[in-house]
Amino acid sequence: MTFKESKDNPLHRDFGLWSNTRFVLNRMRKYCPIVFLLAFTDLFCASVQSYLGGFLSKFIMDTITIDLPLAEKQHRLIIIIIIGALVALAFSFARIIAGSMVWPRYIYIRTGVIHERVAKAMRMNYALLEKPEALDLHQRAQNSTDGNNNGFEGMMHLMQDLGKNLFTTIVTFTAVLVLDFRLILALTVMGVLSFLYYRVILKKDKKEVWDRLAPVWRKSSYMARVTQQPEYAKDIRLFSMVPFLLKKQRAVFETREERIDYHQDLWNRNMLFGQAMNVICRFLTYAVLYFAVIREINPMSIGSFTLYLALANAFSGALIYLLQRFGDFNRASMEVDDLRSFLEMNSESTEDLLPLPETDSLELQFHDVSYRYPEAEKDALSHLNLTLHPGEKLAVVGLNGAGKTTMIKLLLRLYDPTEGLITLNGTDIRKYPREDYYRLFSPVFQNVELFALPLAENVSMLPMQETDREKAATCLREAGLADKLDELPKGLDTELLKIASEEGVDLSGGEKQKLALARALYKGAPVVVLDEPTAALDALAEKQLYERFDRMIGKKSAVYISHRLASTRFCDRIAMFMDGRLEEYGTHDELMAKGGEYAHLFDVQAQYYREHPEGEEDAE
Ligand SMILES: Nc1ncnc2c1ncn2[C@@H]1O[C@H](COP(=O)(O)OP(=O)(O)OP(=O)(O)O)[C@@H](O)[C@H]1O
Repeated sequence: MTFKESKDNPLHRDFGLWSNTRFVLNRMRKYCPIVFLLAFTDLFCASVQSYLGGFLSKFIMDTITIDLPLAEKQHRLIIIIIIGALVALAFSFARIIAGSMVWPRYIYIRTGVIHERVAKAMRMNYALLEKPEALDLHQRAQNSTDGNNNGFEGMMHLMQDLGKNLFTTIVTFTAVLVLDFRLILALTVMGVLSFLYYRVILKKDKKEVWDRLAPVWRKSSYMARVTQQPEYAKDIRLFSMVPFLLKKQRAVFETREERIDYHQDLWNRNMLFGQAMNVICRFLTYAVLYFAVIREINPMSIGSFTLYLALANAFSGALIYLLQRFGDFNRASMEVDDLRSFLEMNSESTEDLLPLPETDSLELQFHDVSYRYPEAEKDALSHLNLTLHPGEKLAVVGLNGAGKTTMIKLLLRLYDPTEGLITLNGTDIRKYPREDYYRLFSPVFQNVELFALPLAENVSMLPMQETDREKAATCLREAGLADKLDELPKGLDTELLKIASEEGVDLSGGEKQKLALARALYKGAPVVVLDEPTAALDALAEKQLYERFDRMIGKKSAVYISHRLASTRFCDRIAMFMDGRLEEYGTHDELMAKGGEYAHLFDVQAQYYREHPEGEEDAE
């Protein structure tokens, strides 16, 4: 399949109408195949209904004008009306049943696609989360799956609508053709003109309104988060940020309003054009019928006149509607392009990937690795050569912004190097499936996020049925949360946060970090990565934790980032980073003997702790 790149977002791809139609049909078959039968029933009944009235009027008119005794006429009329009413009722009934069943099923199908989108969002390459184009694409994909009448679900409704109108158009076309082919030609030209204008408006609307609104939606959902989430609430109050944030929000809304006004303006123009075309079509129809009857070119009964009038109107209406719905279908397809671009964004090939080595003896090596953040002017990490030997404890130290976290993210494969490569037992880590590679690590990050789930699930990160409760409790105790666990009445079943449950419990900063350590212990992966796991712990808790953790991880490899150099002394090797470069590397004693930056930093901190024996702050 070939893809054209859209000019405004390099990650956007055009898949084309036919490919998107197949995509939607495929999902319909996958998630709810019965929908085809229901949609066809609805389509067939609706289309028959649309010209049933015309035939009924013809029979009634013919009966009224026919030369028959009054009683016979009345008798015939009653029969026609009863049969007509019964047929209309039967079709309406079938349509209501099928229609009411088809709607919710379209929503179920869309829900299936939303699951796909959410799964993609959670699996997408981490580095993309920092790219505005990727976030915009995600927003557009979200828009494409969030409404009943647009994007993915819109295409399903429109397929049904198109089928219905195609049927009506063909039937009425044949009938009007018998009357006068020039009328068909004129009505078709009018219909096509309306459609072409409609298409121009649709394209403008998509590009200049909805695509431009994607970043605005993103900003407004960010503003909603900032103004509603408790973690921002303290700063907002204590820094008196309300007027400032309201102003920001106003600015976001203003852009939205301005685009919505433009959208309205476009559709007003289209409506005017459509109305003008409609008037012309009606005029032409009456003119043709008038000449046919008056000039006796095509002598006909009043009944046939009524029928032709109804059919000609039904034809021009159905044709214009058909073409416009086709335009809508095109537009919905463009929105499905957004969805599919997101679903297929940066999909990694799973071909030629290798299974992970079946050993716990893992050697990870950086070979001349550099990393530069997108749009940054210099490397955050530059030409790094470093080895983490099996079972080794490596401390990574350095001042703020030295590149420590960047190095960890590269090691964890959250980012891929801009230059150089990282190997696992000699093989490029990109040769392993990403999700398998992630299983090698038990990470603890600086910022710990709690999930609105029971405590046990917050430790195992698995559903309760798959959680080893005893192991979860042991890990919590080992991580220093024994007292907390004992004081919670529901113990491991305690819901965290107040989002899912009113009884939900929040944890202090230090407790969160301990919980993160419990998670790492539970996962028990062969490499432990601690990115400043103790920043929120008091000095005593930190000392105990390191001792315990060191004992518990046993022969596993570990990388510790810490600003408190005393706590990294127990590591086998220390890597000191400065300004994105590995400046010093060796054991604690070697680096102290060298008398370089590390020794200097260590002395400064040691002096601080001597002067502030109770101190719990870093010397930096
Ligand atoms: N997502 C990002 N986008 C752009 N630049 C970034 C990003 N994250 C970090 N940087 C920059 O990269 C450099 C290294 O940052 P990094 O977070 O690796 O430092 P660090 O040593 O872990 O710092 P700290 O001790 O403060 O946590 C810094 O100059 C930082 O500003």
